[in-house]
Amino acid sequence: MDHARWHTMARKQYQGSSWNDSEVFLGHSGGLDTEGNELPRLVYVSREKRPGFQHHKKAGAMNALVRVSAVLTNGQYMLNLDCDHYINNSKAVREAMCFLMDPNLGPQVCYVQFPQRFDGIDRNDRYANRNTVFFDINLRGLDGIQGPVYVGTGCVFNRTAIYGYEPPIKAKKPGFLASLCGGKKKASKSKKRSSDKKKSNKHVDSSVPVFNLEDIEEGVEGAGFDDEKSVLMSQMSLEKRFGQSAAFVASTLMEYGGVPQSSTPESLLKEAIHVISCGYEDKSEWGTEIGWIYGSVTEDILTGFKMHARGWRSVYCMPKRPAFKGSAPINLSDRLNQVLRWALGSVEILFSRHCPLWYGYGGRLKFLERFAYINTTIYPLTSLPLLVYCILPAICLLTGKFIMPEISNLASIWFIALFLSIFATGILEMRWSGVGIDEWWRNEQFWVIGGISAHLFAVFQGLLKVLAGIDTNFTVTSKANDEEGDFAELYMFKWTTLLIPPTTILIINMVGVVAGTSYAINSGYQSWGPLFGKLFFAFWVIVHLYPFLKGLMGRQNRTPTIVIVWAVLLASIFSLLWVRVDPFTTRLAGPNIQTCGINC
Ligand SMILES: O=c1ccn([C@@H]2O[C@H](COP(=O)(O)OP(=O)(O)O[C@H]3O[C@H](CO)[C@@H](O)[C@H](O)[C@H]3O)[C@@H](O)[C@H]2O)c(=O)[nH]1
Ligand SMILES: [Mn+2]
Repeated sequence: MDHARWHTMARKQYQGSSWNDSEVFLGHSGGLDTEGNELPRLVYVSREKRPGFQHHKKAGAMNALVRVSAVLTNGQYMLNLDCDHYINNSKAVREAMCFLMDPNLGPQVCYVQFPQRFDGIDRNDRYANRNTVFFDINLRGLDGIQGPVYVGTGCVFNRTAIYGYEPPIKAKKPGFLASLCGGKKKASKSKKRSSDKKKSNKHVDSSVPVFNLEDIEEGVEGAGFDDEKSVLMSQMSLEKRFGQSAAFVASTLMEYGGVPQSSTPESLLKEAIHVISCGYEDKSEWGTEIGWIYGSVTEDILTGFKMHARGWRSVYCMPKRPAFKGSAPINLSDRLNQVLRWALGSVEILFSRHCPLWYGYGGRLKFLERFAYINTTIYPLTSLPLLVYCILPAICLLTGKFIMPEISNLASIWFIALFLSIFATGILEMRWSGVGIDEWWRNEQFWVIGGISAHLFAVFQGLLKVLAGIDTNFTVTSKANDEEGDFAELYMFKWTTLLIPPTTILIINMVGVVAGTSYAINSGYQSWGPLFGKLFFAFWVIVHLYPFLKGLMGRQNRTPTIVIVWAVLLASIFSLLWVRVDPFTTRLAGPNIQTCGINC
């Protein structure tokens, strides 16, 4: 089946899923490899959904899959892909396993994240759908701290991390400085190590018991297991945590995965259906402490955050040939809605108990990683100052006032230093990452477009949810279904309220340009200097919004309307110029009074 059709079918399946029965299809059993091991097979799962039971959308679906797979095969590692993504590089999983099975690094790694790459995006990537700055700069940078955030797809997990355990404590190698210094330093070092050990037993969230992997293994192998009473105790607490399935709980204790030899296909199937019934998660810790975490429409960020908070590290893996590819929305409205959902998810996390500003101190989250999570959740708030910056130039032009304050020398040195450092960072990032200037510029443009529409709405919707409890839906992102191959989607115009703020800002800035110019023409030469200052800022806003303007114009095959608009605009400016400033008759003697017409 070709990809597009498969994709449509997959989408239909999850969009229209209103089945009340759980279904698990085990496929055909039979195939054995040369060593007599059973070959992998495809298992199709449709979980139970029922009115009155929250199904928790994608996060709920992932958790159901985690449990079914634990009961059926219990692999130690899992690959997670969205329904609109597919495998593009047959060696990708092996690349991930290199990290996960590395004897030194592996035990600390909760997941290996691959960048998202896309098919079917227009050549110029008008709405920055590829997100190259994010995938090739930000996530790569994070790989040097505690690892990239989890972006929802193209990710191979260590099952242990999904079950809410902490990674084993890694004995710290004595640093260069410590090895130089004498015994006194060494003593303090070892003291620190033992306090680290203690830390691992004390958990990030004291309200929930999080088991230390080592304790459990000891329990299984050690003396504790002989004592039936303690087995019963730990069994009970595990069931409280993982839900009432003895088979599932048993699977969590298998050190290297796999299922008990004694199990029959029938019993496994029965258990699989049990663990995907809609009430299974009641009173367990699914979605709160283990599995995919509920409570945000960007469950991915939250899920990864909790793992990092427990001390895991993640790894970013970018094979030359893209590992996985997916589809993205390519028309303006769908894209803005997608960005709205991401921003809303971030705001939800920011206003929740998982806010990275406060959550998990005393845990093993590195400071810079925390800082990155703060950035990933707080960014929609930047829409507020951004909105002001986009309106100010127009106001300046329309009122004739210049709102830039006079600043002291010291302040301007600070300003220039900051400006230069931002500039230098940008250049260095581009050089190191291989992101082109065009991609970077698209990203800048879409940052402004998304900022004054989607991010802004997200802030208000997020506030509504927190303050008034009004929830918004997870609207599944529409995808380009580019069977005709002419990018009809790109030019599709769909009305949404998200379009209002950028349109307004665009119009007032354009009107400002015209008004400001004609005002300057009327008031003579001395007003040209300040005019250029003001025009510069207005143009800055307009060039950022240019892709948006193109999107508004839709597809005009012959003369793009945009050209007409620009033509009209420029024409009116030049005609005003021509009428008001007669270059051949004016003297150098200041304002040109004699041609002054009506409103001098
Ligand atoms: O009720 C739902 C809704 C979504 N999904 C799955 O979630 C995925 C993501 O939804 P999609 O509509 O494709 O959104 P995108 O904006 O394309 O997804 C990005 O952003 C999401 C977070 O908002 C992440 O979960 C995704 O992995 C990431 O690719 C889908 O492909 C489905 O596999 C469900 O299983 N059930
Ligand atoms: Mn998607």
